[in-house]
Amino acid sequence: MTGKTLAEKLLSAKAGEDVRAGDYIEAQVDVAMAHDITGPLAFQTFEEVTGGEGDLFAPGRTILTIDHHAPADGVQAANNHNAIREFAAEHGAHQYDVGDGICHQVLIEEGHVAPGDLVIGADSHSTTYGGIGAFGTGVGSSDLGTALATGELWFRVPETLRFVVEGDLPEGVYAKDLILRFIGDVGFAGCTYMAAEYVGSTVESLPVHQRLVLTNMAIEMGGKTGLVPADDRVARFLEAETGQAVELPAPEDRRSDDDAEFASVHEYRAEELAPQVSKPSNPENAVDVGEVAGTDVDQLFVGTCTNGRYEDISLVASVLEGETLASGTRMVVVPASGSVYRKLLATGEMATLVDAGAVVQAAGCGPCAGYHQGVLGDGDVCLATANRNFPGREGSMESSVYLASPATVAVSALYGEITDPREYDGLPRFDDHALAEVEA
Ligand SMILES: CC(C)[C@H](C(=O)O)[C@@H](O)C(=O)O
Ligand code: SF4
Repeated sequence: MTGKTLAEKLLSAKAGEDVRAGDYIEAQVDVAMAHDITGPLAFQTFEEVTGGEGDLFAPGRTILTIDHHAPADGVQAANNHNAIREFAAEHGAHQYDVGDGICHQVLIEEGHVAPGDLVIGADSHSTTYGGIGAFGTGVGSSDLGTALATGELWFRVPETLRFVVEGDLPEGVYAKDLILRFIGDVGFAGCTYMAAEYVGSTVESLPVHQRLVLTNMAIEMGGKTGLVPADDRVARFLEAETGQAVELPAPEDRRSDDDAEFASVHEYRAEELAPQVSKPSNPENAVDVGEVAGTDVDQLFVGTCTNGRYEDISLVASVLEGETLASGTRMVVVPASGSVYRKLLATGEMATLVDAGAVVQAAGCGPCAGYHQGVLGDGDVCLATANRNFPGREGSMESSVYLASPATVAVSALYGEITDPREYDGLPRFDDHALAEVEA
């Protein structure tokens, strides 16, 4: 028998038996999440399954957020928000409200997810939790509703597609560039129903907030989950964020065995990578930034569960310090959480952004899925730190969205056109802010 992949190990632990890729299993769920769009439908299923009188499998591990249309942008959204609040109050679920931020960011910051957990979320970017070594995956509202009652869900154990990156990332190249390149190479459906596992010295050296970028976008190549092996850095990061001690799974349970079987292995040298931009209208359209440099941009969008963290926005503020946006452009900044928002206020970086001409909005999803707070019109071109650029994603079917790192978006804002971030001298390197604060 060959060794096991990390995905097989994580799911074996939750199935209570030795499982392998291709097996169908019933697994114990640790954390379940739904938000203001998917929650109300999940509640209906929950009521049907329980006959209207059942309890949540684990109220403290059922997390409900209000983030997609927050603050409410219409009556329907407002009613959905009330449905979230009422369900949470009635059943004792853990609930976050307007301004608290995007589900995936909040669950990690607030310590709801630990390495080794099985997390299901009624949102496709629930793959994000693999950045701290949990098995996170998106499920539909009805699966979520059923699991809220039973605490269990069936899975097909996924094969693993492995990305190995060795070496030091050059200046101007970040995790976002890595993941856009990966998606470009394997294609939009290249990882369908598989686990995307990211390893190698480059990945090991990434701060946790950057690892989350890799796992967040696993779904953009069809991934069932995205995984970065948890290490001490994850434990220290979570302790710094939450103030609570974190126990990591045993070392052999945190990584794939050397003789595990992978569906395929893709190897990269970090030094060879250039900043990437995904052209409209698919994340798989990744090219070196040079190929699209000079493209005029109307709107710059900094935010989302991919790149709306403190470190991302702080980098943008450092580039915009004492500058103004190029004329004819507008910038929308949406912090991923209330805690990110408050950090930016406390450091003065919020003022830097506003002085440069950016509009900073309440924490949440913002215009990411085209609902509000910066929707695009016909012909508009947006350069975004987001994860999706499908036709009409941020508004009009006649608009276009290019995806890039916060550094590329920030430097492009100075010129009003897509610009190679390496043209800017002294781009900051990323570090874990919370960790740096604690360990300073
Ligand atoms: C609204 C929600 C179901 C959706 C998702 O699951 O991804 C949204 O978050 C998105 O990014 O398009
Ligand atoms: S920020 Fe965008 S991608 Fe992330 S959960 Fe919200 S709408 Fe979906």
